Amino acid sequence: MKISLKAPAKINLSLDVLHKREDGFHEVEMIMTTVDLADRIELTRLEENRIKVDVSEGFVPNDHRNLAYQAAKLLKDRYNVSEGVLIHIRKNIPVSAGLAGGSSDAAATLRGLNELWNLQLSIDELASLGAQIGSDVSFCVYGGTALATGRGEKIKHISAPPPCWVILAKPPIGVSTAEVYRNLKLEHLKHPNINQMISAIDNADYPLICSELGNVLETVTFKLYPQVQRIKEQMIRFGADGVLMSGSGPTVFGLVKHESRMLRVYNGLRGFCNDVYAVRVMGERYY
Ligand SMILES: C[C@@](CO)(OP(=O)(O)O)[C@H](O)COP(=O)(O)OP(=O)(O)OC[C@H]1O[C@@H](n2ccc(N)nc2=O)[C@H](O)[C@@H]1O
Ligand SMILES: Nc1ncnc2c1ncn2[C@@H]1O[C@H](COP(=O)(O)OP(=O)(O)O)[C@@H](O)[C@H]1O
Repeated sequence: MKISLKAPAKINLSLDVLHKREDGFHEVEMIMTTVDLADRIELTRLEENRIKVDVSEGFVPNDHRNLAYQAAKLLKDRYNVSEGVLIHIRKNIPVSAGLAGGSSDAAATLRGLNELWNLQLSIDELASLGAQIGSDVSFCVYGGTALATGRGEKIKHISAPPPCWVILAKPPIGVSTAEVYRNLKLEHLKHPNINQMISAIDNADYPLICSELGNVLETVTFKLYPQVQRIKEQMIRFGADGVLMSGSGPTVFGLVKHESRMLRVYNGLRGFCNDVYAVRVMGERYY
């Protein structure tokens, strides 16, 4: 038996950091939504009692460091599963990009193994197990559009944003999320208005969504990697309706309503950046 799943990327329409916690994590408030750029996960039963990972990208680890491996190990140990699995990951989402590719692979693995191993766990139970793997995994278990709080694992579903294009542009650098949080100066942040963003989404007010985009981590990543800020400036210059860095970066996304404008932004960006994608917002929950 083989199970195939889609593991979509996310973008952060708002990302605010409130304070640093005793446990070293930061208390956040984020609005996250899924887009239709996705890795493919294939889960196949193995006779041998082990977890084997096979990844299409050579530089992504295929051992215990892989987040999909960690998802399988967590379920296997907790529910005493005595059979093995081969996890094949076809990467389409750029790595270390602020798009939660690894977290989404882990989330899809949790969903898929729940079926393959007939564990009968609810989606909420899977999301809560996901939080043990990483802060973004819970959101990725559900997908859709949500307000994420705590260290990112407390999920409240909200409505999907109105349909639009999302141009993603990733400069050729990988960003360490831990390094970005470590370098964040909490004193002089310009906090995004999360409630305003939620009501803009609820009212399908596209211009307000575009004007309310905000991410406090931009201050850190732009300083560490000035080329990320330049990509943001280019995207604005080519006419995207709203532009923001996703997560800890370095991917910058631009929202665009009309196809002709989308093509202008997409083609313009390709002159500066190899990794450019034009995708759609996919903010409805799939589970
Ligand atoms: C910034 C965000 C925004 O969605 O995404 P990415 O840029 O990674 O996609 C997330 O907060 C990232 O989530 P995730 O990538 O799952 O982070 P984790 O593996 O849990 O943590 C990596 C490291 O980031 C720091 N960290 C993470 C989350 C948080 N709320 N506070 C933190 O300080 C910690 O140093 C932690 O060791
Ligand atoms: N399945 C996976 N896909 C991508 N990266 C993974 C995976 N498992 C572990 N990693 C590691 O996780 C780190 C961050 O990956 P990723 O999720 O792509 O970035 P981000 O958290 O910025 O969205 C990388 O260092 C990568 O080596």
